[in-house]
Amino acid sequence: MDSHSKSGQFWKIKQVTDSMALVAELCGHFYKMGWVSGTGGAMSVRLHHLGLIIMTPSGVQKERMTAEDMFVKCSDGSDFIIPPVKASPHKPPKCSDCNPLFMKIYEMRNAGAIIHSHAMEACLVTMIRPLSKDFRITHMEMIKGIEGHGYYDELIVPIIENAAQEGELINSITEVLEAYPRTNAVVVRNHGVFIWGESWISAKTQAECYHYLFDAAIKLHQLGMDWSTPSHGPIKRSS
Ligand SMILES: CSC[C@@H](O)[C@@H](O)C(=O)COP(=O)(O)O
Ligand SMILES: [Zn+2]
Repeated sequence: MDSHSKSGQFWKIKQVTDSMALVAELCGHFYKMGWVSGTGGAMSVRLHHLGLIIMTPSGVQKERMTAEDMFVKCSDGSDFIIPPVKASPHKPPKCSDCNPLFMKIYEMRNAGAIIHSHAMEACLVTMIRPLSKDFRITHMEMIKGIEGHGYYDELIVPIIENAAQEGELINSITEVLEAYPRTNAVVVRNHGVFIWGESWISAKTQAECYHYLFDAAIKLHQLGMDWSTPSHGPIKRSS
């Protein structure tokens, strides 16, 4: 290998290891936001140009991960890097249970990063209206932070029902990705939310906006105001 190819290889390896470290760092931040507590939640970043996908491990303290805890997969889902087994009392590393869901989102959307959050506000907003098939909100400045949306637009986010195991959500996620072609988030009732963007920056920015909007909706509801109408006027109670 000539020195030019060697330096190319070096920079590719550095991009992968830097991204593994970035996911660990971001999860530490998300923990402080209440998005990944109790080992819940997960994250993935896709390096399109290298054909590689980074995913967090399963069932670990998401705020304490380091770069070497990350799984790296090829675009077809096969393993590229499996983290080393750590000494007892750690269990052998296992890739996130979100793996099939992340792969489905990558397959159906041109995403560069996906965040799965277990934030309380993402749960509660689905419980206030237990029969609703989607979350709708309009006339809130933070809607402008969601790609392709303006202040006056109605933001519509599909809600799917939860299941005992993360992998069992695959059919319902696939259905709503088809039924809601504009969405870049799916809320899972009583569970959390999946949010993606073309880059980790876009996914993080939008995740902040979605969490803000869920929180605002809950607070508007507590104030007796209807979050889904333009005026956010009093909630109309059906008799
Ligand atoms: C509190 S456990 C939550 C898990 O079952 C799951 O919902 C989750 O989000 C994280 O799964 P993981 O396999 O750790 O990535
Ligand atoms: Zn989850």
